[in-house]
Formats: sequence, C-alpha cells, structure tokens
Amino acid sequence: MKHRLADARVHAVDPAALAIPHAEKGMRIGLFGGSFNPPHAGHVLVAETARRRLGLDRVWWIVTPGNPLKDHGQLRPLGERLAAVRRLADGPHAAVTAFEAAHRIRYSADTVALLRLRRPGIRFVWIMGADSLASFHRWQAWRRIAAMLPIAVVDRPGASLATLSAPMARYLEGCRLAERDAAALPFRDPPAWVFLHGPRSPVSSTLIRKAYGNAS
Ligand SMILES: Nc1ncnc2c1ncn2[C@@H]1O[C@H](COP(=O)(O)OP(=O)(O)OP(=O)(O)O)[C@@H](O)[C@H]1O
Ligand SMILES: O=C(O)c1ccc[n+]([C@@H]2O[C@H](COP(=O)([O-])O)[C@@H](O)[C@H]2O)c1
Repeated sequence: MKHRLADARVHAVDPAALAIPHAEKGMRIGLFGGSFNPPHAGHVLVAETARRRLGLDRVWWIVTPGNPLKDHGQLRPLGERLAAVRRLADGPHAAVTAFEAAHRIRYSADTVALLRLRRPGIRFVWIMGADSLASFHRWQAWRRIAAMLPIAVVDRPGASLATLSAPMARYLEGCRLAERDAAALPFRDPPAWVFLHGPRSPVSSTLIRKAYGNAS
C-alpha cells in the first residue's frame, strides 16, 4: 500500500478511505473534522446547515485518528467510527475520509496545509460546532489555521454565548461576515468567518455513550 501507516489501527481501515478525496478545480468544499465517537444526528444537521447556507459542492467528513485535546480512553477504533460515519453521511454531497491517519497527522493546521498543497484551486472552508469555537484558541497554530481558510461555526445548544467571549471571536472580530452573506464565505480571502444560527440539535456523542453505558 502506498500510504504510510500511522499505527496498527490503520490496518483495519478501508484503504480507499485513507486517500485524500477527489475534487474538481473551483469546487467549494467544507472540511468537517470530528472524532465521531459515535456520529449522530447533530453532526448531520451541522453538515447540512453548512452545505446549504454556504452553497458548498461537498462536505468532507474527516474522521480524526484522535483529537489531540481529548482523552482517548473511550475512543472507538478508527475503522469502526469511519464505517458509522459512512452509514450516516452518504449521497453525492458527502465524502468520508480518514486520510489524516495515513499521513500521521494529529493537528488540523497540518490537515489544512496538506490539502492546500495536494488540492490547489479548491475553495476549502473549515466547519465546526459552536463548542469548538469556544476552545479553538487551544488548538495548535490556531491563528495559522484562520489565516489559511475561512471558518463556518454552526450554533449548538449550550455554546451560543461562547461566540461573544471566545478568544477566536475576539481575535477575528473584524473578519466576521453577516449571516445573510454566508454564501460568500468560500470566496473570501482568510481570515474570514461566519456564525450560522438555525435549527439546533442537543445530541452529543457523550450522551449516546452514556446511554449505552460507555460513560465519559
Ligand atoms: N449537536 C451538535 N450541534 C452542533 N455542532 C455539533 C453537535 N455535535 C457535534 N458538533 C460539532 O461536530 C464536530 C465533531 O464533534 P464530535 O465528534 O466531537 O461530537 P460531540 O458530540 O461533540 O462529541 P463528544 O460529546 O464526545 O465531545 C465538532 O465541531 C462539534 O462542535
Ligand atoms: O489541531 C488541533 O490542535 C485540534 C484540537 C482539537 C480538535 N481538533 C480537530 O477538531 C475536530 C473536531 O474534534 P472533536 O473531537 O471535537 O470532534 C477534529 O478534526 C479534530 O482533529 C484539532
């Protein structure tokens, strides 16, 4: 296999999912990174909200080998999370990938840098829930990420107020688009971001794990 293997868990992953998805020049593509441990209806709502409001051609669900800020004790194997995401995110507007593992990538800054190199001419946008906005300043090289691509933040119950006080929101204060201009975001030079309100889902992977007796 041509990919370098990150660790033994990658052996259990469909090799097709370890490749960077195909994209045509000029496409608008949302990058939706997540642990998806497990994936749920809230994720589908985020992907669909971002796709419709930003006018994206596709959303790439990037299943992380492991969020560097989270404890991995309860993390299901990559192949299992990938298969579960595939069951939820099918259709012509979705691609599901685990290419980060094949490239030994831990940090999203490296994910974005690699994609810009390997897929030039694509209008990438990073997609995240509002809780991620609140902790974005703890991500490795977060200012560099914001300088590399526009960011769309989708509202989440319990995290809405974070927009006002989060260090990222303050740092990027002058670069926030009005929500009515969301469709222009993929065409904006970074840094640029938008906060999308709309239907919200209270579901979380933590709640699901707890419901199935797999707490924390
Ligand atoms: N219900 C939701 N509403 C809005 N955004 C969400 C929701 N659930 C997850 N997200 C966003 O989806 C991305 C992936 O989230 P993740 O896979 O960590 O799910 P989670 O439910 O937050 O998991 P956990 O409870 O284990 O922390 C993150 O950007 C997160 O903010
Ligand atoms: O790069 C980082 O420092 C970093 C820190 C925390 C989270 N992330 C990424 O954020 C995405 C969402 O993670 P999660 O666990 O909240 O689903 C996923 O792609 C992670 O790799 C990235």
